Amino acid sequence: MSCWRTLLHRHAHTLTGAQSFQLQRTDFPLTVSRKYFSLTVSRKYFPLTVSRKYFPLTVSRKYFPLTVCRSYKSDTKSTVDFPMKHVTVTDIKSYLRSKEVPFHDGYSCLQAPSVFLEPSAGGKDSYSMFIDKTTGQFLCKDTLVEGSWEDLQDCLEVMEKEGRSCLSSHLLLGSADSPEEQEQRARELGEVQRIWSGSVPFSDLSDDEVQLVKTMFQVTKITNVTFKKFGVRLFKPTRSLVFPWFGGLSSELKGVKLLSARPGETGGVEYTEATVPKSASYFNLFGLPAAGRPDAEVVLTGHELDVLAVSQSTGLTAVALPRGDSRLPPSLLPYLERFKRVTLWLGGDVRAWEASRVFSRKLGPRRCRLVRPGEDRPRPAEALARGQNLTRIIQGSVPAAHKSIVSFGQLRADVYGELADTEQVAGVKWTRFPELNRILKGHRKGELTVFTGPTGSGKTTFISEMALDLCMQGVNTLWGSFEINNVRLAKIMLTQFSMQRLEDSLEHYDYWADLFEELPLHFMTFHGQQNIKTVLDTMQHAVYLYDINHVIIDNLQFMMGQENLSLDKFAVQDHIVGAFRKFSTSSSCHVTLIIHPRKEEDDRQLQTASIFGSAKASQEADNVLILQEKKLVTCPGRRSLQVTKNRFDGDVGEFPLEFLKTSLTFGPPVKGKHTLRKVPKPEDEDEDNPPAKKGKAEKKTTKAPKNPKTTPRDPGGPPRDPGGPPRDPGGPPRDPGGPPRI
Ligand SMILES: Nc1ncnc2c1ncn2[C@@H]1O[C@H](COP(=O)(O)OP(=O)(O)OP(=O)(O)O)[C@@H](O)[C@H]1O
Repeated sequence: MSCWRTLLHRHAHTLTGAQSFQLQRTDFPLTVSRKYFSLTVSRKYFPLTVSRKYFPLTVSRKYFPLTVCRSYKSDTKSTVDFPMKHVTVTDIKSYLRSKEVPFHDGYSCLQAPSVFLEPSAGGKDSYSMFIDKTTGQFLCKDTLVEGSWEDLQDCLEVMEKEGRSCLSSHLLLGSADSPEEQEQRARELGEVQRIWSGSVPFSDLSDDEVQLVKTMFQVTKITNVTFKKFGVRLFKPTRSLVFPWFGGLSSELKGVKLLSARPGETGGVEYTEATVPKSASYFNLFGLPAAGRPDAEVVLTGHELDVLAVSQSTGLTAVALPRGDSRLPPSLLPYLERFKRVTLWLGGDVRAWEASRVFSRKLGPRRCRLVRPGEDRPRPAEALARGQNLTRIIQGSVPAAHKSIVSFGQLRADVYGELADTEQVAGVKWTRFPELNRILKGHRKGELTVFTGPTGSGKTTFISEMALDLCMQGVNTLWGSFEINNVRLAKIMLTQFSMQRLEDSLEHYDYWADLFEELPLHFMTFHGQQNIKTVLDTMQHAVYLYDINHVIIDNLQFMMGQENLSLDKFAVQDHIVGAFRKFSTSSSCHVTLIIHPRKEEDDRQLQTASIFGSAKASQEADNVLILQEKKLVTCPGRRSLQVTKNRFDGDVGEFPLEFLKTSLTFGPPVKGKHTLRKVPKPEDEDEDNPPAKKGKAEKKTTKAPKNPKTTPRDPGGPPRDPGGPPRDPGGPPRDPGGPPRI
């Protein structure tokens, strides 16, 4: 915003009075595209192209009140920037009322008549414009025009001012894509066509081939009729199943998902999938075209094969989320609005269960039911393979809506789930830091981790790798880096991801950047001092849009300057820590908060009490991590990571870290014995923390850590040998072992 204002003001100074007057009256053509504003102010004095990111519409409307000529893109994924102004459903409703726009209150959207259709289209079904209740983002299902809440407000104002009953989507300006983006899109569409036309419908395969494919994918109970009903094909060159994405106004082929299978390490089958276009632009609700219009009930699954299983064995409408249990993009909500009942059966594990609880909040919990995972309730395709009754499992689903008061009877199954699957309840395991798994057991949603260490000791660098590790396993991550800018941070992360000095092998840059781009990673665009409310609003927004599971704040001191200066510093910090605590619990999102230590004497080790501020930070935190810098004469600058608080199971401990400068990564020391020291609970520990397990706490262990399992979601980033030598920085790119190459 400030960027645009500065720009405008700077140029306003150079304009004559008359020109400034024109600026005020907005008598100049303004072309607004999704990415750029091209602005030409009278007599070619002032041609400008401004990135829309820095020029939010809320500001533009101030300067150009009513003559905005706006372009929207039809039928494309919307890229929503973080809100400059928080909008609530009450704001949206009262605005619509003020413009006399009728609307229905739906589950997650408001439904109103489309501003892009003549009202004579009439009837109840003409309420084809869906306005997201949380963001105000709109979609007209008849024209597939979509845009932000500010876009819609501008449309309504133009209509009111010019007395129009609707706006024509044909008047919209051309696509805002750059030539490179258009080229990329054309390439992708060509690729989609090539795969689709090169793949074979099941009816054209021989019986032997069908049997072989079904055995390979372990879907022997799914009939050829079901495969045909959903248009599934086989792409022989990669032995992949092809699931089509039909969409758009004429239900054209928009993309494909390819699924490959190979035998898993522990029996069963491991799937890898790839989409064209890339997953960031792949928004297929597979199974939706097969749904009959009057259907009032849908089963929401995490996989295309689950759709086949549910549909075949229950006859119910089933759809699959494009990214399984990791995301429910809000842009898909309008397509689910018509279902009065949604049963979420996203998988058979704790992760799927947690996701279904989070997604049900977006879908409107009152209409949602959840299939609780368990031994006898695996994911649908597996249940079918085992010969289970899927209808009965769906009937046994539990309501998603919360009750304020519950009895143990209602909690009983939840408690059993926690006891039965301790590994998953303990959270996502690090692949690069097995020692951390031993102490913390994993990374869990809804927790608050406080991280500290001496100035310049490598806090940002370490947390960057720790978060990257999780992100590579599908943990949707949001970075709030107030100290170093996002380009520098991304450079550190990319170096850690590729595990080599990319400066020395720039020819591999695109290879690694392409893989890195696939990670579910987002950055807040703040830099320098920030207001805590703005930061929290942004985090909340990101949780809704991108299903963020992990937020990293580097660091808390950057929020202190903006707060009430009449209060003392400790009180301000306590308030901020409390706000992050509340956020992490209520949003089921892990927050890692970097806090500088107090000034300590140089040769003293830090401890929990060294965290700047009062004891509130360590009391509120579930985990306290300290990056220790041992200033010993024998090994100067040696780092170690100490866990001084672990609310999950009380284990605390410390392990050494060796810094590899070429890859900016941390690992166990290459030489010497690598020991994990479990230390007794520090004296300054708070009472909330259960005591460290006795006996265990004193034990020293040199046992090699178990190789942590990677999940199928692992995008195939370079697995790292924790004890191995650093990679040859000049070597060729490693095969990431990701999705099948087509
Ligand atoms: N263990 C280490 N040994 C030597 N250099 C390191 C180590 N860890 C990080 N560095 C380097 O030190 C510099 C500072 O690291 P970083 O910014 O991560 O520290 P920080 O603790 O976050 O700093 P600050 O206290 O200013 O926030 C970087 O150039 C980084 O590459």
